[in-house]
Amino acid sequence: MKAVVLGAAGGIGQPLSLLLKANPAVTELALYDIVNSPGVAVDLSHIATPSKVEGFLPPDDGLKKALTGANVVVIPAGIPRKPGVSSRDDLFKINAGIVRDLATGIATTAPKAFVLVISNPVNSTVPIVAEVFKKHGVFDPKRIFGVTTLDVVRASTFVSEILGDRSLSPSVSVPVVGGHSGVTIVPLLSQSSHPLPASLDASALDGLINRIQFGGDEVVKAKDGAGSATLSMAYAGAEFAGKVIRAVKGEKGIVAPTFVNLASDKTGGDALKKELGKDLEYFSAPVELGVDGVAKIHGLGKISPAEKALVEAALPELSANIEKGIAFVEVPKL
Ligand SMILES: NC(=O)C1=CN([C@@H]2O[C@H](COP(=O)(O)OP(=O)(O)OC[C@H]3O[C@@H](n4cnc5c(N)ncnc54)[C@H](O)[C@@H]3O)[C@@H](O)[C@H]2O)C=CC1
Ligand SMILES: O=C([O-])CC(=O)C(=O)O
Repeated sequence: MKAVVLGAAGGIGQPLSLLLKANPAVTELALYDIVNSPGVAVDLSHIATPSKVEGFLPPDDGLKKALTGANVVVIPAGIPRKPGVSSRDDLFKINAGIVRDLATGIATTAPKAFVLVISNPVNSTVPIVAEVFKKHGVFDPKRIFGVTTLDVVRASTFVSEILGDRSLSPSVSVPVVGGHSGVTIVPLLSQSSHPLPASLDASALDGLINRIQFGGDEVVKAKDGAGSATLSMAYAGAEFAGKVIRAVKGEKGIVAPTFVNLASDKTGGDALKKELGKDLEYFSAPVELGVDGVAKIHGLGKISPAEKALVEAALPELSANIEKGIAFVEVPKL
């Protein structure tokens, strides 16, 4: 099981690489970045876990060498938000090109790898990866994932706080659907494994939803110029990568929300589009993972009228973000 981290020397990349090094299912770990990755790799290589670790830089075909034989590729490369950069969409200008170029490397060197995209704006960078794969004739909608796990992790934490017991947080499970930015993040709190207190009034419920949707802003503000969430993202990314790895190795019944392509009727994409009442190409929904990646995209299940309204409110921004990503790669028509 070879895992590759692209952007491995960054704020997310380093702790994520550490957590992947600590995962005994990973036998080989390749770290690629435009700076510092060999140092991070040598540092991690002293940890007494099974995987061999190597670091690569752009010269001498570093990207190709990192990706050769990859099973799982995680991408946290790109610039993060800071105060003044108000939305994740503002990162598009720089990150779209970075993700396109890295996706080209994957499509040509490791087209069968499972690709986990962390770089923002996720609602656009996932379509960019898919379009690059289409251009190279290697697109498989089951193998490309937008990592929205941090929203799920935040929902578990914030719900446990409302319940007054942080020790519950690892077992609190709340599906978060839609996309990964502001109003496109839709927590389905009515499906929480641990019901919210009946005494929670409407404004407290709105506050909880808002905190999950804008949790990223809380971190950007607190870091005060030093970037956005890195450690919680590394935790979330390693958790999702760990689930993909377990599923690929044959474990059944693993379900996790993730932002995926809805093109495949066989995996439930069409049914979800019908439920949404919109011909969206991507959506984050609870997905059952299997040996080939996406095994089944679940529907939204029973949701409250208020949640239905949140899903409706997410669709215009989500759709615009997706189109922007697709248009970035599309060959201009003559
Ligand atoms: N999906 C999610 O839930 C989350 C996504 N993010 C996103 O993750 C991305 C990374 O964030 P941080 O690690 O905090 O940023 P960072 O600036 O600390 O690290 C980014 C790394 O990417 C590297 N890089 C830049 N261009 C590259 C290229 N062409 N090839 C390989 N590596 C390259 C940089 O050298 C740097 O080491 C940002 O876009 C951020 O918005 C952040 C938090 C949560
Ligand atoms: O808020 C940001 O820019 C980083 C991010 O995606 C998150 O923390 O959810």
